[in-house]
Amino acid sequence: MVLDVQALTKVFPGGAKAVDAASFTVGEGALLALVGESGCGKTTTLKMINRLLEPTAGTVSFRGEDVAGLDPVHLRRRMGWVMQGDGLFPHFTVAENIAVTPRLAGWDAERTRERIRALLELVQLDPSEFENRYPAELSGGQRQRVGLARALAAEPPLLLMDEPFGALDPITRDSLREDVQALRARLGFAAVMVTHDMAEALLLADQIAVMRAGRIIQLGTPSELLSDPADPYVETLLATPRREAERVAALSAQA
Ligand SMILES: Nc1ncnc2c1ncn2[C@@H]1O[C@H](COP(=O)(O)OP(=O)(O)OP(=O)(O)O)[C@@H](O)[C@H]1O
Repeated sequence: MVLDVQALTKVFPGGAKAVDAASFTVGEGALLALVGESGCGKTTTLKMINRLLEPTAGTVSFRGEDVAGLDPVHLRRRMGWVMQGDGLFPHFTVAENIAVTPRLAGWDAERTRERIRALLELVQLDPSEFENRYPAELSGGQRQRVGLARALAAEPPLLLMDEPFGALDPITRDSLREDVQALRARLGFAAVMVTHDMAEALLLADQIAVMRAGRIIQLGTPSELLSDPADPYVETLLATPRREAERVAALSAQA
C-alpha cells in the first residue's frame, strides 16, 4: 500500500469543514481520482497528503509511515506534484526545471542529464529540440508534459495531480491522458488525481472517490459506480458521460 488516508478532516479558521472524515487507500501503482464540484474539498485533501496543509484531525500514512512524523520537505521530494497550470519556473529552461528535484536529492550531473533526456522522451518531447527552451516558448500541452516529467524526475512512488489537464483543448487532453497511462504502465507509480470531470475519472482511475461538501459519498471502481451509484448526486455526475457515450455509440452504429 502506498497511501492510507483515515478520517482526514480540515476545518479552516472561521470556516465550515472543508474536508470531513475522508478515508481511502491507494495500492502500489493504482490511480485514485477525487471527483466533485468546485469547493467540495478535493484540493484541500490533496494538500494534506503532502503536508502543504496540516489536517485538523485524521491520519495520512505513506508506505506505512505516518506523514505527521516526516520532514515535509523530504516528504514532498518523494511525492511528485503536478498542479493546475504547470507551475514551471519561468526563468529556468526545460532541462533546469526537470532537474530541480534530482539536484536537491544530490544526484550527480551525468545521472541527472540522462534522466532529463529519458523523461523528455517518455513524455513525447524530443530532448534536443526542447531541453534548452524556456516555458514561454512552449504550448500549454508541452508545458504540462514538462510539468509531468518534472514531477516524475526523482522516481517518486506516488504522483499527486491537481486538475492536470484542466486548461487544455480536448485533443491535447486526450493525448496527455494516454501518456499518463503509458507512463504508469512503464514506471509503475501510484497517483491521486483531482478532477471535476467524471468522464476523465472513469477513463483513467482504478478507484473513484466522489466528494460532496467535504465528505466522500461513494468510493468504488468505475464499473461499481456505473452499475450501482450510491446516491442521486453520483447518478447526476454519471449522467453526462453516460449520455455522451450513448450518443457516440448510436452515431457509430449508423455510420
Ligand atoms: N486557505 C483557506 N482558507 C479558508 N478556506 C479555504 C482555504 N482553502 C480552501 N478553503 C475552502 O475550503 C473549501 C474546499 O476548497 P478546495 O479548494 O479543497 O475545493 P476543490 O474541491 O478543490 O475546489 P476547486 O475544484 O474549485 O479547486 C472551499 O469552501 C474553500 O473556500
